[in-house]
Amino acid sequence: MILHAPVPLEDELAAEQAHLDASRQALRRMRERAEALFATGDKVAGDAYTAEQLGRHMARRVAELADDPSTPLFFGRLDFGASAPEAAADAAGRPDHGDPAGLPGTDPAADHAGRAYHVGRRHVTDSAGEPLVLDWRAPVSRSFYRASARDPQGVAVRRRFGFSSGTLTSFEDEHLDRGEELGTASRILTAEIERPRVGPMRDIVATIQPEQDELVRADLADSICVQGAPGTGKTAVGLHRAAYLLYLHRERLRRSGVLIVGPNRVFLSYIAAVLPALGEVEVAQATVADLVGRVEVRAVDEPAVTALKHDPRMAEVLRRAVDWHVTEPTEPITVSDGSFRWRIGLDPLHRLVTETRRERLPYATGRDRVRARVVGLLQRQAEARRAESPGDAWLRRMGRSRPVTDFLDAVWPALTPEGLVHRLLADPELLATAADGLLTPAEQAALTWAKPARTPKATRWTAADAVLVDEAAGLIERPTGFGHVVVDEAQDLSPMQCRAIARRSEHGSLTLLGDLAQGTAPWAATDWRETLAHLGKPDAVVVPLTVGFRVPAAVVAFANRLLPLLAVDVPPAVSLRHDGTLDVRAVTDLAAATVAEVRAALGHAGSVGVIAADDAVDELRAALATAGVPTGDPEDVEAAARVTVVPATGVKGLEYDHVVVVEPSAIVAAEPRGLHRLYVVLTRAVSRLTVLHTVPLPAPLADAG
Ligand SMILES: Nc1ncnc2c1ncn2[C@@H]1O[C@H](COP(=O)(O)OP(=O)(O)OP(=O)(O)O)[C@@H](O)[C@H]1O
Repeated sequence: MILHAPVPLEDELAAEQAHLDASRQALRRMRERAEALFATGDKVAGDAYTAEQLGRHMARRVAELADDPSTPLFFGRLDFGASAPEAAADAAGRPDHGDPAGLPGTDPAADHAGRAYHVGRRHVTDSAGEPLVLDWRAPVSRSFYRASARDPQGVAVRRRFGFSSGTLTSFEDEHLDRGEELGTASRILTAEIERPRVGPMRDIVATIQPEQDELVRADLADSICVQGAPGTGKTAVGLHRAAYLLYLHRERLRRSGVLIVGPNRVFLSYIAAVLPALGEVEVAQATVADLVGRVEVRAVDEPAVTALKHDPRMAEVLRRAVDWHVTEPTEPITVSDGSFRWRIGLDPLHRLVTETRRERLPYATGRDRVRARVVGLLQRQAEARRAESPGDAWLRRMGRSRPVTDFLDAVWPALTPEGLVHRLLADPELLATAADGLLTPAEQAALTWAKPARTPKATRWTAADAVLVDEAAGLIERPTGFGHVVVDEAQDLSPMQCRAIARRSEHGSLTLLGDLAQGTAPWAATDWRETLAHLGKPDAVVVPLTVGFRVPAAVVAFANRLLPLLAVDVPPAVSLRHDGTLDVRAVTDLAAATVAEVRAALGHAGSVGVIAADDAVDELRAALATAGVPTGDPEDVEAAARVTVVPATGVKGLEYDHVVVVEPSAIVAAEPRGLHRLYVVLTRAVSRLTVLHTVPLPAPLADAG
């Protein structure tokens, strides 16, 4: 498109709407074409395997081309000036897959001077292959997020569109070439941030801020750790980085996979729609419990035992317990193949075991290696005697022969992760050997089961046991890893959970997102360096995010009164929101006051979250039900109910337009890191926060009142 001469605003908006309609039609055509190919794919594929692969590829392509009628296909436009130099010459950040031919931004030499591009959620091309909408991740789109009056990157005008139900309603121009720049004063950005929240989390592609964009577009090779106060967009950044990396390294990451790790199922369902909305339909999501889910969890440990099992010393205890199973050979091997008897003496067997030990392979691989080496020695003897090499069948038979297997079972017995942990926690002698100098006798006693189950299968495992079994699995087998892992709420990971993630990202990179002030686990991090070391990425950069997009300034100021008590060193956030209200009220009847408050809140648009100490939740739900106010299940983010009663321990990462916090002191008293929990709870509000209490507020908040 060539730059237009000035035209009346309504005509301009109508022209943009026409461009949107044309883009929608073109996307429909692209999808229909993909669907047609999908339908005929099995006829053109030569064999069943190819047909299946092709089918999967086509199904994915069709899903990627889905159109969400409630959001426009583009949200911005870049008009390059008559001479647009460096934005185009950006060879870095080009995708590793074939983009539709001729798309600007894929050709570093392309000249953007005098051209205009619409920037949206995905590439849309017309039937001639000309771009109607550019993907926000394309190199040239970067200027949409980064160009400024000081560094216009060749952009003359940046346009942002306002929309309602998928129709364009307004636009806002910044003439960067004339030194005009709105920054966070943009009306459209403000409207997006202040938009009432209902249902699951949405993408932020239209309004990614420069400091966020820098993280989103960080190299695949770089592991980064984002420390950000509540609502600074950490989750959003992590998800958009996943989408960006998938665009840029599609083939590589499709093979190795991208994984998002979140604190719980509710959180994962809250964020689940973001990546599909960006056309990314193949990203795995899991809680840490899912990752280490080899055994079914059916019991709970005492808190002190849980803490011990999550202690990094347990990694060394398990390593020693695995090593302990390898013993020195005591007998030579004598084996017959029917024609001859072969013998391997103790010396070569010693050498072979020592050598294999030194290689520090996963235990099961080591066992295979020892077997292969024994067979190798037999093979050499056979070659020397018969002057010809024995065949594969002979080698296999010898490898599986009784004497060889007996030897292996004696010096390098087969182990399962469950079997190892079962034995360690059931057998005080093995534990004493493995934990010598690492765990005190009292700690060992605390770990040992009073009444162990007879078998691993019959064991009632705890969540912490599952982490130990996963660690054991890492020592015994080699787990498959991911090309990139995004970990949210990372401040709550225990050292042993970090190791579980490290095993899955050993050959890939990490995006770690968290806030030390929101650490509520007993082992919560106080220093990102330690967490990063346990994750195997000690050199990752720690980048702060400080601009808050969720919590209004008055609410941030209230919550920040807790910060000095949280014993962490984090940069305070500044809120972009100067609207919003804070209402702190002493009441006599909590249930009645909550019902009244929720009723009042329903007079506004958006979601209402009632947050209370876990043991108070049922009563509040019942009170609301009796008063005829329907409440939804926190797990069901798509549900129509606008009111949710959420236990304090389940709100991490979530947000509601209006939050009613019931009895803060009870939330604090409920757990050792109760003040950190309260800080999380107070920072969930998008527009309005009401605090109801019958007993005095925790000290720093009472001062505020
Ligand atoms: N650039 C942006 N434009 C518009 N909205 C944004 C932007 N960045 C973040 N937001 C919005 O701000 C809210 C908070 O973002 P997000 O949940 O990612 O923050 P967080 O740092 O992970 O918060 P917490 O620490 O509480 O988990 C979300 O509604 C998100 O969509």
